[in-house]
Formats: sequence, structure tokens, C-alpha cells
Amino acid sequence: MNPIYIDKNEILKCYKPIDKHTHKGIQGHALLIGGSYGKIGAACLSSKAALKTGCGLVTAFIPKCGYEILQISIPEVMVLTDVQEKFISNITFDIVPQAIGIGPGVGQEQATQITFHEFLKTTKVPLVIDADALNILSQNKSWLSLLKPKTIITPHPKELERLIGKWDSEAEKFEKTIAFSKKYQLIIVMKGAPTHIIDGDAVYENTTGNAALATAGSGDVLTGMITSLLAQSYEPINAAILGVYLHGLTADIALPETGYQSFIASDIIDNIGRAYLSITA
Ligand SMILES: NC(=O)C1=CN([C@@H]2O[C@H](COP(=O)(O)OP(=O)(O)OC[C@H]3O[C@@H](n4cnc5c(N)ncnc54)[C@H](O)[C@@H]3O)[C@@H](O)[C@H]2O)[C@@H](O)CC1
Ligand SMILES: Nc1ncnc2c1ncn2[C@@H]1O[C@H](COP(=O)(O)OP(=O)(O)O)[C@@H](O)[C@H]1O
Ligand SMILES: [Mg+2]
Repeated sequence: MNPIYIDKNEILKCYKPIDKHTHKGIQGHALLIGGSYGKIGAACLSSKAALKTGCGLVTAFIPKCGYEILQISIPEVMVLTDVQEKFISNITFDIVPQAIGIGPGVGQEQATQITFHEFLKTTKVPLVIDADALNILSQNKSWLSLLKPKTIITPHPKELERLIGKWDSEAEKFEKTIAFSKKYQLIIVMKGAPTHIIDGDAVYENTTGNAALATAGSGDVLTGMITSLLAQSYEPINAAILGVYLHGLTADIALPETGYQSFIASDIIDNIGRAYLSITA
């Protein structure tokens, strides 16, 4: 396996500068579907990260109990609520997003599983699938064939194991992940230290990031960032590459100020602007 290293050179091949005549209506609308009672923070983090990564509009779809929390903590994000108080049970919306991120904090209630199945059968929008949405897929592997080619999935090692089964060596982990990517035509963001992106036989290795990212919600933030780039009409592989690179770079930039221990997921969001600036510096 000869990975392509995701460094500044590689990023400059796909980074799209902002057109000075752009407006929020053409800058992309991202929909983030996430949260459940006690995990509304996951929806807050992913939707705020999506906005801070540059799409024009962000809507969060959450259970009712998160309505005030989300509106007060991030007034720039629009909110749609499920009929259920504590978990998502019926995903319906009348907006037209260019990308959807689903999974952070959703839990695995039966009703959430059923509506996720219906959603997969009907949606034609480019998707990023993370966290509990991946765990639901692991429990219902026949649903994997519903995923459109180039859907992005973002498993951490445990979520990956639930999807592809155990491995005995690093080499076997890559073999199995590449086979899985080919079988379902998926882009797999294998989160870790470092993160790898698998797109069929192509393997990319990220060069940014550090152990400060080992903190609650840092994956939820990554989901929002990649969904935002997808909504801004980056090709799925480029959205994954740029998202993972910027996400890691925020931790490299913040480290001298926060140290490893006090860096939290909100610090990723706070440093997305500096990460963008360093791409073009
Ligand atoms: N503030 C919030 O609302 C938060 C919500 N979260 C949500 O909580 C739900 C559960 O997510 P979790 O990921 O905690 O639960 P999981 O059960 O999926 O994963 C936790 C398990 O995976 C292992 N693991 C994780 N990263 C690993 C790594 N790099 N190497 C080896 N093992 C690793 C852990 O040791 C643990 O056994 C998700 O829906 C998630 O989005 C979390 O993101 C935390 C913050
Ligand atoms: N030691 C580390 N070095 C670099 N990156 C890390 C390290 N630990 C975690 N990360 C990154 O942090 C993120 C963690 O995601 P995840 O486990 O899904 O978090 P959560 O579910 O809490 O949001 C991934 O992007 C992963 O690559
Ligand atoms: Mg996660």
C-alpha cells in the first residue's frame, strides 16, 4: 500500500477559493440530522462546524427537546424538529439541501432505525454517515446496498470493526476496508492517528492533527465540516480530503495555546478560520 499523503500541496490541488460575487443562496445548504436526549451537543457541534466551514445555510434536524438548546447556542443555524421529544423518529423536511450529514448523537432507538431505513431508500442527496447511523447500519447490513456510490462514511476504529469485523493486523484492516469500499462503492474516512481515507484502491494518509483531538465530539465536528464541503459542491473525495486536513490542522494551530489536555471540540470549530488562512498563506 502506497498512500497519497494529504499535505498542503495535495490540498492546493482541490481547494476552491471563494468567488467574491457568491451569496448564501449558492454557497450550499447543509442539513445535519443528529442528537437525542442528553446528546443534543453532538447536533450543536456538527451544525456549527458546518457553518464555520463555509456553507451558506445550515439546518439541523433534531428531536424536540433540543429546540431551545440549539437555537440559543447557535442562532445562525436553522432548526427543524422531529415529532418525538427525545429521539428522532420521522425524518421529513421540505428544504432542498445539497448535502446531508447524519448520525452524531442519534442513538439507536427502534423508531430511529426505521426512519433511517426509509430515509436511505428515498434520499438522493449526497450523504455523510457517522456515529450511531453507522452502528445502525452494522446491525442491518443489508441496508448498505441502499447507499449511493461515493457516500462518505466516517467510522472510528470501533465503528469500523462493527461494520467490517475484527482484523488481526494493520495490513488486514486495510485489505478489509478496501474490499468494503469497493463492494459498496463508499468513501471511507478511517478515523485514527493518523486518519486514512479509502476510495476503492486509492489510500490517502492525513498529515495534520495530534492527540489533542482525542476528546468528546471531535468526530461530530468532522462530520459537520465534511458535510459543509460537500454542500459547497466539492467532489465527495475532495470534501473528505479537505475536511480531514482542516480538522487536523485546527489542533496543530491551537496546540501551543491549549496544550493537549485542555483542547476541546469547540476549539476545533474556533480554529477553522485560521486553518483556512494557512492553506493560502
Ligand atoms: N456532546 C455530545 O453530545 C457527544 C455525543 N457523542 C455521540 O455519542 C454516541 C456514542 O459515540 P461513541 O463513539 O462514544 O461510542 P461508541 O460505542 O461507538 O465508541 C466507543 C468505543 O469505541 C472505542 N474507540 C473510540 N475511538 C477509538 C480509537 N481511536 N481507537 C480504539 N478504540 C476506539 C472506545 O474505546 C469505546 O470502546 C455517538 O452518537 C456520538 O456521536 C460523542 O461524540 C461524544 C460527545
Ligand atoms: N491521538 C489522536 N491523534 C490524531 N487524531 C485523533 C487522535 N485521537 C482522535 N483523533 C481524531 O479525533 C476524531 C475522533 O472522532 P470520534 O471518535 O468519532 O469522536 P466523537 O464521536 O466523540 O465525536 C477523529 O477525527 C480522529 O481521527
Ligand atoms: Mg464519533
